[in-house]
Amino acid sequence: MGGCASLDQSHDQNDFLEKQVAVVMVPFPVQGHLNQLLHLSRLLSSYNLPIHYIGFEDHIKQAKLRVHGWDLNARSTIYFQELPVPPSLNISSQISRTELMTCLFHATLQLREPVFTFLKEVSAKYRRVVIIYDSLMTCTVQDVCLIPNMEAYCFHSSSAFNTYSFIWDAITKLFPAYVKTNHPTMVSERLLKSFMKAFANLKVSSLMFSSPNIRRKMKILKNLPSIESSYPPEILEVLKKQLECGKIKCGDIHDTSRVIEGPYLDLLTKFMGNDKQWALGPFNPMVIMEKKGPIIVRRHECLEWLDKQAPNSVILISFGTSVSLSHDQINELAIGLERSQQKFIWLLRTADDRKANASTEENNVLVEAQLPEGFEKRIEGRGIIVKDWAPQLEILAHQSTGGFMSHCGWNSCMESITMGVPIAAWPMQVDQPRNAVLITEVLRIGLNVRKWDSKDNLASSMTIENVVKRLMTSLEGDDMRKNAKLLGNAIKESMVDGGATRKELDTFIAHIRR
Ligand SMILES: O=c1ccn([C@@H]2O[C@H](COP(=O)(O)OP(=O)(O)O[C@H]3O[C@H](CO)[C@@H](O)[C@H](O)[C@H]3O)[C@@H](O)[C@H]2O)c(=O)[nH]1
Repeated sequence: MGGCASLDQSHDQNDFLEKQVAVVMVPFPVQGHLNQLLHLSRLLSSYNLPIHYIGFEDHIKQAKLRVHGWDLNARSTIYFQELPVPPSLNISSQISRTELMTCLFHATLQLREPVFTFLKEVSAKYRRVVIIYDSLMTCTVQDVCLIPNMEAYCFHSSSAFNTYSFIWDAITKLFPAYVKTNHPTMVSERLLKSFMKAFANLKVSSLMFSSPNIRRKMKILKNLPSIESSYPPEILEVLKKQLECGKIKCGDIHDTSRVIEGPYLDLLTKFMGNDKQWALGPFNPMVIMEKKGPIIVRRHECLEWLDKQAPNSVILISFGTSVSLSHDQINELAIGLERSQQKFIWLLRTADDRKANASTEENNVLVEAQLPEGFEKRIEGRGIIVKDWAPQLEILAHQSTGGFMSHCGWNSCMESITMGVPIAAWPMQVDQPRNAVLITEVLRIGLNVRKWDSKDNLASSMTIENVVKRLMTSLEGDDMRKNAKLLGNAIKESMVDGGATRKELDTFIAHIRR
């Protein structure tokens, strides 16, 4: 195991620590999940709590290297515990996203013993240890119940809207037999009916839905992209295994805010039969801090370029770390962007693979040959293609950025909402289609690139051109920008002293320190 500075303490320090509460973060080792728990570590460390962030050695390096928006070096209470990478993760052959997720799931199961050993070691040093584990790591941490001074909270990395509708499907369609046996209270007819009614009467975000239109909301519920069309069966199998790993948690933590998802959090509270549903998000910083320390970090060149553009004139295009577009799709996207005549920054990369990306050189860049001939020359001055790791949050926070074409990974959604940028939603898989519904239909801060039904077809250059123009140059786009800014400001207000989320965070801290 890698070293953990905080665990070698003198006697005096031990006395002090015994009075203390520590937090252990157990992320699932893919960027979209590592990122969120590292950001949450930042939030909790501001309360002076010792935070132990554990994971595979390479993935920890990746998470540290890629974090931006705040200075990790300035956080002296975050400690990293590196666990050895199992040989099964060292194969560099190309594998699909589904294969990657199942492979990682099996690798994390091998962590069960080392994680338990580490947890026992930490628990001996503190009065109470709070473990915050990714819902995909439930099987890995299932032994926490054996440690008396340990309290477990399950972290959900997606929107409450997606989590709620996923659980709904699990009960009604996916694993009804399992749920009936293990959670009989969840499936009573009366309860299900009351959920339907509660959903119909939701007043979704006082900002966006001031006059609730019940029929429209029922239509949204009825037309939600099905779980079967979004999640590959292998991933559903993994999710089911996590459900089967027993009841170890005493509450749930969500990277979302009541400002945008209050009603769904209320429904989850009823569903889970547990009122400890903490909405502590957005975890990402509201204000970008520059990195300090011995090395002066150069500002990314795309930010220098943004400085020279007019407010709200640039659209960012990024599909996170789990999506690789086909050669043909890249071609259509390039032509569509060129024809739209809009300014853009395109983060062009392939999905992360099995190996963690522990240096900037390993950023899975695409070869230039995949872009149409002469494309980069023709768009000079109007568009930028970024092939290294870009500061997405900072780009979204920049006043020149007025739109975001995104696959609707939850990090990207939260970053965009926080920074008040509307989204051209182009979901690809898993939770993204339902996140996209939340963005476009519920919050109304975005539009769809295309219908979910046609997800397997190529999105044509004409479709892309039209969507970009609609978002960036139409009155409809301006309205969405206005809505997005309102929502972004409401979230920012909720995070400052006296704000709703700040109070929830304070209450959570008081609860774990009790
Ligand atoms: O050059 C880049 C590329 C990406 N990012 C960041 O990488 C993260 C990407 O996360 P996300 O938008 O959530 O996409 P994925 O990487 O695809 O996330 C996975 O994990 C999410 C959380 O569970 C899910 O919502 C997604 O569906 C799933 O694909 C974001 O913080 C981006 O800001 C950068 O900073 N620079």
